[in-house]
Amino acid sequence: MAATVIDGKAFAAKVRGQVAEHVARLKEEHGITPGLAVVLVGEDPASQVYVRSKGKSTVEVGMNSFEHKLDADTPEADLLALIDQLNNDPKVHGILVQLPLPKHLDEDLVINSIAPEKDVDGFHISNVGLLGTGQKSMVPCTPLGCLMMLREHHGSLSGLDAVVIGRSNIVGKPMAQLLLGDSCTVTIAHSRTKDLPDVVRRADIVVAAVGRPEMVPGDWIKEGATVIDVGINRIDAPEKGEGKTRLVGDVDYASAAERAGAITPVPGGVGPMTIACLLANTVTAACRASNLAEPEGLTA
Ligand SMILES: Nc1nc2c(c(=O)[nH]1)N[C@@H](CN(C=O)c1ccc(C(=O)N[C@@H](CCC(=O)O)C(=O)O)cc1)CN2
Repeated sequence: MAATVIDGKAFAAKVRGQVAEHVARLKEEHGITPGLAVVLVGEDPASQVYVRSKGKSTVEVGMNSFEHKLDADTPEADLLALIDQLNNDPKVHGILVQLPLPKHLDEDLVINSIAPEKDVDGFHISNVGLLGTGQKSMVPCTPLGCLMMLREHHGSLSGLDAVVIGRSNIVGKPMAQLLLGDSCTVTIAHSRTKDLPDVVRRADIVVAAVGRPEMVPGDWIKEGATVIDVGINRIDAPEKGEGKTRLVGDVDYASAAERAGAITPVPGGVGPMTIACLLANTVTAACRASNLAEPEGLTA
């Protein structure tokens, strides 16, 4: 049976609609306009696209967008001074430093200098610890988007076998914590995992986040499993013409879709949810800053 395609683009549009409604209420009832500051260091072309898209989406849902573009050779002290200024700016409820940073900058130091309550990426060590201990935190956007799609598709995730392939701090680890929080039985698999195909074959939920194009073939997927493909890999596509490329996930979509019950495509799956969840986290941060009720369904 053909898998249900989980349409991340449509889901993200729905989340953005909910965020816009909440922003309108915050403005009308409390005179608060949530604000998101995005900091880009350098000229990485993909990062420029993502930052532009974040700014546009922020404005579209009615929030204030503050963009800070710094030269690639910006000294660390200058970046930290900017973050300090944003930490102390009451108009800024969320701060995001676009990754990756140029090599001379210490990513951990920079991220941990963001005030945890404004860390809408959920990467600050305090938020990592809060999530890991099941306490209220800012939740990383990509895993939050995956969780929302899984909840929408399954209803309850309780008791399901989930495997997360990849152990990054940004996706794999927080994803595993979120699935555990929803009472899944969770395995984190990685490059050293023995018998990876068998581990994946047991899973009701497969989240692939390794960054290796089409690494997971369809015959690893249990019949009826839900497959969430976090990978966004650009590969050569000579069939489209000389020098052309295309995006693929970490899962071989065609063969996996023959066995899965549901699957996210690439592009148009997890990717769009990342920015939608960033907006959701910014509204959450604005609500928390004023001790107001948080938007329902937009947090973990
Ligand atoms: N500070 C952060 N940096 C980075 C993050 C992050 O969450 N916080 N994630 C990624 C990049 N990213 C957002 O920043 C991001 C990546 C991909 C997409 C997306 O919608 N992808 C599309 C395809 C886009 C294309 O055509 O190239 C899709 O999957 O459909 C959105 C956001 C690294 N840095």
